[in-house]
Amino acid sequence: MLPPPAGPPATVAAGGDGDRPPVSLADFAELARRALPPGVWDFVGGGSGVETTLAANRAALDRVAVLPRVLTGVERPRTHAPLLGREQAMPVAVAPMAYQRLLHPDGEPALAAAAGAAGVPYVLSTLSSTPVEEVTAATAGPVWFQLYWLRDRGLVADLLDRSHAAGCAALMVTVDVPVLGRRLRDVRNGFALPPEVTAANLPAGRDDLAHAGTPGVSAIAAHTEAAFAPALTWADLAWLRERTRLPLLVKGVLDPRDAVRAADVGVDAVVVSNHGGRQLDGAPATATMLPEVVAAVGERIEVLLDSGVRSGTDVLRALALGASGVLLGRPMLWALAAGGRAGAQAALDLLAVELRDALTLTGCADPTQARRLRTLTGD
Ligand SMILES: Cc1cc2nc3c(=O)[nH]c(=O)nc-3n(C[C@H](O)[C@H](O)[C@H](O)COP(=O)(O)O)c2cc1C
Ligand SMILES: CC(C)CC(=O)C(=O)O
Repeated sequence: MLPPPAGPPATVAAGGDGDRPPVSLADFAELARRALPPGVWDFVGGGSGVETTLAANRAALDRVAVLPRVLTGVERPRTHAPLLGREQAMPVAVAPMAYQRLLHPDGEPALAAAAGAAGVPYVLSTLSSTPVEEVTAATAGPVWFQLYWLRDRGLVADLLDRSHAAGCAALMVTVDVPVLGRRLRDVRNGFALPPEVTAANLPAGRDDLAHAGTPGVSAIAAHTEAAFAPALTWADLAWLRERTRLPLLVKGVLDPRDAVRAADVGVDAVVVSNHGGRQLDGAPATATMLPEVVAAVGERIEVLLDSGVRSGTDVLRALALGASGVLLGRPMLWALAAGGRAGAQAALDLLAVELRDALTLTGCADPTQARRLRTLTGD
């Protein structure tokens, strides 16, 4: 059953001060910064190390210029496009992000419902603060399950069974967290989960370490180190491919050689991601690596991109570089913090408007045509 939208209409709720509704995804960040405790703001916005990769993601997208075509007769493009073979309202999915009740008491069900209403998939983190069954029940839209491979393989099997039984439409395994990147903001803040936010897909008590506030220690990092399997191999991916008939995506690929190996194992898609600059500081920007990955496997499987996408123009840039779609991360958490489900829906509505404009201005009748556009990278 769908819950009613929480709070007043989206633009008012998301407008915060009432007189200036957000006109860009960046505006939601400012509203969230005002609404959130500083430690949560840092956990969401921060990257690892000195945040070189976090900044590089934006800089690389900004360097991609897209060459418009004119006189194409396109008046009102469709934003619809296929992802994993299914038509979505936009070639966009909400990225998996842990512990969404940190942002708003309505947490994952609210963001999933907003994604469903906007017609795009919602990817639910293993470390969701709401059980998978409650999240799939909260939306009519597709929910994809993101798997963090835990040391306890019994728990992995249990998560696979539960997410399947709950109706998840795809499985996304994240492979770039053998250990959590060293996120200095969280270390300095001694960041830990408040008692009311839990890893609700895990058995009770399995997240105790994430709550243990210690000055100078990230409790999130301590928990993941204890819980996550650190030394996965291609054989594990092959096991997963055998174990599920759902479409399988691998998230966290940057090297085209790894994309080829993933395609050889039979996955349906790779997500070119550096985890939003939260893992290896010094890893290349995703927009830098995307063309090489597309050249390596784009004929065989779908290639998605995330890390730094902040506008409809960025979606167009990724498509023009050969991606079939993107994942949208932090802006969705900021919008959730700013206005719950209504805020998240306002953000996705805005992205759709921006994407439609970007397609119109480049003469594309729909997102699949963006692949034909030329891009120029550099000054
Ligand atoms: C607060 C936060 C929590 C995240 N949790 C997860 C997670 O549980 N699983 C995962 O695969 N990626 C996780 N990510 C990474 C996102 O899925 C995504 O790769 C990244 O945020 C994309 O970059 P962007 O935020 O710049 O759009 C998280 C990111 C953030 C900001
Ligand atoms: C708790 C973390 C493992 C979630 C995550 O992937 C992240 O914060 O980037």
